[in-house]
Amino acid sequence: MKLVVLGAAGRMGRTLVKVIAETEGASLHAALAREGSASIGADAGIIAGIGASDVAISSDVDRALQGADGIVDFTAPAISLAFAEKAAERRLVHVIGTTGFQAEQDSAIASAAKAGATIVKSGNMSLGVNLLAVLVEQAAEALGPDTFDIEVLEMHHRHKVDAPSGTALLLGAAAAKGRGVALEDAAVKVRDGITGAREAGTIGFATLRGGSVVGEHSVILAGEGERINLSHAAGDRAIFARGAVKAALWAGGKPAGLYSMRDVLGLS
Ligand SMILES: NC(=O)C1=CN([C@@H]2O[C@H](COP(=O)(O)OP(=O)(O)OC[C@H]3O[C@@H](n4cnc5c(N)ncnc54)[C@H](OP(=O)(O)O)[C@@H]3O)[C@@H](O)[C@H]2O)C=CC1
Ligand SMILES: O=C(O)C1=N[C@H](C(=O)O)C[C@H](O)C1
Repeated sequence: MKLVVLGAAGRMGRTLVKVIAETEGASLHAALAREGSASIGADAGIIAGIGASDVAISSDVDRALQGADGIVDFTAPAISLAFAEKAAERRLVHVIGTTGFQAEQDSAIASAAKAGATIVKSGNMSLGVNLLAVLVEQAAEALGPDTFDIEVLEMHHRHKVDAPSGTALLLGAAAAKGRGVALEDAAVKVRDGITGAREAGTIGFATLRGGSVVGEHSVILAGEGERINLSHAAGDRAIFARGAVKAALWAGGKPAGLYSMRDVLGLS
């Protein structure tokens, strides 16, 4: 499967170039970066630290997409949206790992999937987090809002620009599903000042940022006299890149539509 990596000089872009080189059935077709980026013209493999790949990083989108089977995209919401529309026009696979979408951007991505793109989108592409989401859903269903409160805690590196993380929202959505409510109605994303006592049934979020932390998430179910912690710690960005490349291979040949990592991993 011939893959185009977006944001090829970014943290995830570099990791993807490396993982694609290690994955049977996947090849690096093109590597894109923002126009004017210092990485333009450099070999994507050299930038990724794996030696020459013979693919130069470019900003020529039309040329990159010519002959490609899929796009793997960990960039920024506006970029992912623009590429979802291109994927729809060209009937391509589009794996979206980008986080931080507004609700209307999510709707536009769903429209691109209806218009012809085969999109796999997830706030976390790792096997571990997607399994954790299944466990959170089960726990939330079993432990009702009158006896257990749910809080989602996350920590990431100092460069992260969105909050709560895509994973925290994914885990919050799993908890909400388990409780039979919509996350938009239950979420408390910020607390400051005299907040009043905790409202039963809400799902709280707490965000920490610092250093080089790849990604740590805990869902805490707190009851009277007991507490359950369901946690995941990412030690290496390769877990996300491997999941994304697996998703691209899985999506090749699937009908257009919007899929999740739970679909890819058979955890739905
Ligand atoms: N779903 C998952 O499993 C995971 C998701 N992520 C998400 O992936 C995204 C990227 O993370 P990360 O790799 O750490 O971030 P980086 O900032 O390291 O990389 C982002 C890349 O996207 C490029 N980019 C950003 N804006 C534009 C633009 N307007 N035009 C073209 N290129 C652009 C950047 O280019 P430039 O440097 O020139 O700005 C950069 O190369 C984030 O949303 C993050 O939350 C991260 C890890 C796992
Ligand atoms: O920005 C990151 O780094 C990560 N982003 C994703 C998120 O927002 O949850 C996934 C992972 O935790 C790393």
